[in-house]
Amino acid sequence: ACSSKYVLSQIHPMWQEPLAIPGGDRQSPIDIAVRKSVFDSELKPLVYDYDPQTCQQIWNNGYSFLVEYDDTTDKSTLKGGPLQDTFRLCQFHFHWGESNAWGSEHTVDRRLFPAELHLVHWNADRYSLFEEAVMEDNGLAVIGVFLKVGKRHEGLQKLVDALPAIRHKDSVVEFTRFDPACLLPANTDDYWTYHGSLTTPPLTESVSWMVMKQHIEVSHDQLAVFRSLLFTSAEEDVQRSMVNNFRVQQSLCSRTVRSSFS
Ligand SMILES: NS(=O)(=O)c1ccc(C(=O)NCc2ccc(F)cc2)cc1
Ligand SMILES: [Zn+2]
Repeated sequence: ACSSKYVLSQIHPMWQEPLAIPGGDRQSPIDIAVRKSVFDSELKPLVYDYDPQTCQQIWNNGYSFLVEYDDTTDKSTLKGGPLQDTFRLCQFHFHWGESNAWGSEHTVDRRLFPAELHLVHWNADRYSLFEEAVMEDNGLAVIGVFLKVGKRHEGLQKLVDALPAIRHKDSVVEFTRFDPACLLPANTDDYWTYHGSLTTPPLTESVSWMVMKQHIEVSHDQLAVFRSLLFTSAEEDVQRSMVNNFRVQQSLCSRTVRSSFS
């Protein structure tokens, strides 16, 4: 699937994979085979600086729910790690399963997690809009954080409480003063990084991925509220639960996953 231009289409629970993907040899998500990852001592710690005042709204886009930030200035930024430039936070969202047995997009030695958080940033040093950056090699930087079911996540609760208001596709509510740093694990120095793509259409190969080694914990009940969301809009007569909104793992092809830790 790596050499050919056309990736064999995999029937996917969430959405039909397109038949042809531009390039197709650096797709995401992937399985992170820990023993095959290469320690790179040049990798720096991530430097994130998020301003909760830039938080604007939360909405259901029919794939996931997104918390969107004002990215018209350099107020919420990410740099360091493998990144050469300064990237602006534009949104974060999650992927999850219908059960706690699966739901993440990336896996670690084939291990699935019940959910995965993605913090999406774009390269504001080189581009002026997300829509521009999304088409470029070094355009995007996404932090992936695995979720495990355990103790209740206090910081997440404000977000969970807003979800019933956006049950249906295309619903949006104001959501302010939320600090996304509260969703990061205590240790953000240990991560795996590789070059990949968006995991939903248009699947463009413009993402520097940084997948955190340390997970965060959320409660069973908090995750159950994610599953109460709907893929469908209020008008549709058949309502479908928003679950299993993850893509299947893609071939690593000739890529190497680097680790910031040995
Ligand atoms: N799961 S993930 O973190 O890989 C991911 C992140 C962002 C997007 C996205 O913004 N899509 C809409 C979009 C795409 C291209 C555009 F040009 C405009 C909007 C999709 C997937
Ligand atoms: Zn995502």
